Amino acid sequence: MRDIASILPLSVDRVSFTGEGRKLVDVVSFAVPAGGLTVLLGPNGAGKSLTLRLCHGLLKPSAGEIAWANGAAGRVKRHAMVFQKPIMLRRSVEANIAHALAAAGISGIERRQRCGAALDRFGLGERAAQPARLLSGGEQQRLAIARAWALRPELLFLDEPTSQLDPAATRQIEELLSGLVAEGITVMMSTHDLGQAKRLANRVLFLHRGRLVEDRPAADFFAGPLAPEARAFLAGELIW
Ligand SMILES: Nc1ncnc2c1ncn2[C@@H]1O[C@H](COP(=O)(O)OP(=O)(O)OP(=O)(O)O)[C@@H](O)[C@H]1O
Repeated sequence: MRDIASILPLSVDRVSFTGEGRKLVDVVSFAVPAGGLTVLLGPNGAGKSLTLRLCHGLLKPSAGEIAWANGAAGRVKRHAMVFQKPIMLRRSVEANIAHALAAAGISGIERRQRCGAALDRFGLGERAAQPARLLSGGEQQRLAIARAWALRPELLFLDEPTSQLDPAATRQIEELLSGLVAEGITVMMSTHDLGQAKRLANRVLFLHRGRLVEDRPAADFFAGPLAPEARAFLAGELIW
């Protein structure tokens, strides 16, 4: 049976994460409604990756609550995550996608169809049989996104997806992400690349030392951030 109730909005309610005796995420609250692209922005060590990992369920909050609209009642997880450095299995491009689908319990004809659709959609058809680890960095990230897309997520998390890529590969990935949003997939990504945030975001969550200091529509944020830390960051001043 298909799980039809939407998982969105995602609600993050007074979430903290403590590590090595420090509050690395400090009483953070926000909601992610369906649609659009939210950028988590902030300097190194602000807690962007941790926040994404907490939302995706890879880490457990030390305090507070992360809740999905359907109570995460479905059998199939409908959020996926793509990492800064894509994790490629020592298998072919196609087998990397097939493996993710198998791990999500999708088998038989449906798995083959979804694999084929992902290879086509992301321009990887000609590479299907090649070892994934021999792809370029940009192609590996494209495969990582294709693999996540094949799982049909409602919400896709990406942690600094282009920080290891050159400008041409970055542009390709940004186009793909805009395409996913146009398709109706909700995207939440971290970046410390201001240009990228300006190009892609509808909304900005600005983090500083584990605290969410600003949560605003991107146009308003870039026109004039309210928080002094965000103003300093946009002005290119060193903050930590
Ligand atoms: N699992 C963990 N346990 C303890 N400390 C951690 C853990 N993961 C990250 N940290 C620390 O938490 C802080 C925030 O890390 P995080 O990776 O979330 O920052 P970030 O905003 O994504 O920065 P960057 O842009 O450098 O990736 C850092 O000081 C980091 O060393």
